[in-house]
Amino acid sequence: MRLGSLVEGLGADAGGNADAPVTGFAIDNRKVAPGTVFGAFQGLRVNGEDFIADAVKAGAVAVVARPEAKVEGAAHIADPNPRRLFAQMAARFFAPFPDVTVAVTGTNGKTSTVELARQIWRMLGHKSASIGTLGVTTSVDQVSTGLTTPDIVTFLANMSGLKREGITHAAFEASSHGLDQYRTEGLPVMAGAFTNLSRDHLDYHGDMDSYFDAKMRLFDEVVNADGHAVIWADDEWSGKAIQRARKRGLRVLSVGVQGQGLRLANRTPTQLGQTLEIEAAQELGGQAYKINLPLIGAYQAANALTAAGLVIATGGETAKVLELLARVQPVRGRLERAVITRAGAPVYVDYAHTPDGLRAAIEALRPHTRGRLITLFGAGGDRDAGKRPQMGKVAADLSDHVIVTDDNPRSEEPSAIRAAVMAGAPGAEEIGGRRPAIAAAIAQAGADDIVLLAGKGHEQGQIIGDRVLPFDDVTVARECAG
Ligand SMILES: CC(=O)N[C@H]1[C@@H](OP(=O)(O)OP(=O)(O)OC[C@H]2O[C@@H](n3ccc(=O)[nH]c3=O)[C@H](O)[C@@H]2O)O[C@H](CO)[C@@H](O)[C@@H]1O[C@H](C)C(=O)N[C@@H](C)C(=O)N[C@H](CCC(=O)O)C(=O)O
Ligand SMILES: Nc1ncnc2c1ncn2[C@@H]1O[C@H](COP(=O)(O)OP(=O)(O)OP(=O)(O)O)[C@@H](O)[C@H]1O
Ligand SMILES: N[C@H](CCC[C@H](N)C(=O)O)C(=O)O
Ligand SMILES: [Mg+2]
Repeated sequence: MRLGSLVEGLGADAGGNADAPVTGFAIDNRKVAPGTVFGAFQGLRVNGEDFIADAVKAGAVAVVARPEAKVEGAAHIADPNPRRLFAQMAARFFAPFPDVTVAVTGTNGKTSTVELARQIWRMLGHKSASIGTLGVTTSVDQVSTGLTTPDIVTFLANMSGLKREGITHAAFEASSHGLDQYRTEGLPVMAGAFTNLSRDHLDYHGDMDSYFDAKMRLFDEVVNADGHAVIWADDEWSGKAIQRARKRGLRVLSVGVQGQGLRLANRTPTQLGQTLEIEAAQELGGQAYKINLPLIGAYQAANALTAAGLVIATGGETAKVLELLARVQPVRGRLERAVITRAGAPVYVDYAHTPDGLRAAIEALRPHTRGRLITLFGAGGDRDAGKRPQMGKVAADLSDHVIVTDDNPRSEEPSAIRAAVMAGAPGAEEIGGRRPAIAAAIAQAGADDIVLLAGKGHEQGQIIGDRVLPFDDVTVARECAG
């Protein structure tokens, strides 16, 4: 492709280089090869503009950067918002993409929702994929990318690769960082979903309103103008999310107890799942359904309904889609039953790593607990510190016993993180080191008790300093119980 055709109509200018052939895109100068378009962005750690000269030396044909950046020896494609322009150009380069793509944002539930949407599409006979915290998942493969929302080049390259593999339907997670940094843009997005908003990542966003605004870029700019917004209706922020979607002119499908598209009329926990009574709006057929969802917990019902909403919004037939909810498979690391201890206590692994996530996970298990609910968790280092005591408080208020331990301390002192969590959970037991903590939790659980290991879910490592030590809650729980 030629540079000129990649910028045409985007309000940018290729200078005299319109005919130059483009061979690839990169946002890291170390990945530049001859013919690459380099995106030079101001980051939090370093300024990408400092690497422009190196990128040109490595063969960059053009540099997308702010007008004030200094570019010599390659075309300077200037824009005050270079990340956005870069995404639009890269999307032209990497097109085509799967025919149907949808995105999910929200503090909790993104991974679960994209994964459930992928499963429903598959059961409908589509070749489907999801991209997010679990990596790139298809029915035959799962490849990790390291971040929830990969960088824009990886993202578009993955989407394009999925299309080449014959994938027609893809759902991806749009994290607030990803939206703020334009990491998932440029391609057509038929529908966007909002799951909920609660405290997380305030180290990055500053306050809840800015955090919400970052997420709302999904409806303001990323979803196609004639697309749908699927909104979980029972969150404190749902009303505002609906307003934002309407303001853009998106078609809103709300789901939940207060949902107007799919109304959750009743929800009854059963031993292995829950029964959902769902009433579809007139425009979705107006029928009532009774579905046995094989997943426990109100939060999983919320994510399943949101996923169903996305599939329906993009053409799925309501009755068929809702009936398929009875056949979904558990999502890795989300209320996953790892083992039953010798004493007879089930041990669950869950990815709850925010105050609201912990509440959701504990509340999911409470109806299944005859004895005590023992909650073990920690808080991640180099992440929002304000959530630590709040997580402590939620766990202490809702559990019968709490063990505070470590969860990816990263560059921080583990004992200082634990102390911050303990400040919200007086009476909790503190055990440094996740393995001894898990062993202690399992040792003290009686026949009627339940153990919840929260925070790491599917993760395969404990990040200490800049080392990743192999660690898997499910495996460790089995070893400690064996
Ligand atoms: C805070 C944050 O989101 N940082 C991400 C972001 O960094 P940044 O734009 O601030 O970049 P920077 O490191 O300052 O560098 C600036 C620019 O210079 C470039 N560079 C840098 C060095 C060099 O030698 N050459 C070079 O060209 C970089 O590629 C970048 O474009 O862009 C980088 C490149 O894509 C990411 O690696 C980095 O993720 C860091 C590692 C990270 O930890 N991110 C986490 C917080 C994150 O994004 N998490 C969310 C999950 C949220 C959730 O769902 O809960 C996620 O979506 O995964
Ligand atoms: N709808 C929900 N409401 C409240 N809590 C939820 C909801 N969905 C998931 N959770 C909690 O959040 C945890 C993470 O879920 P999931 O991985 O689906 O979210 P995510 O938004 O992808 O998270 P991340 O920000 O890490 O990518 C779950 O293990 C559960 O404890
Ligand atoms: N996407 C989240 C995951 C947190 C998982 C938890 N185990 C931690 O390390 O804090 C984040 O990057 O903040
Ligand atoms: Mg996720």
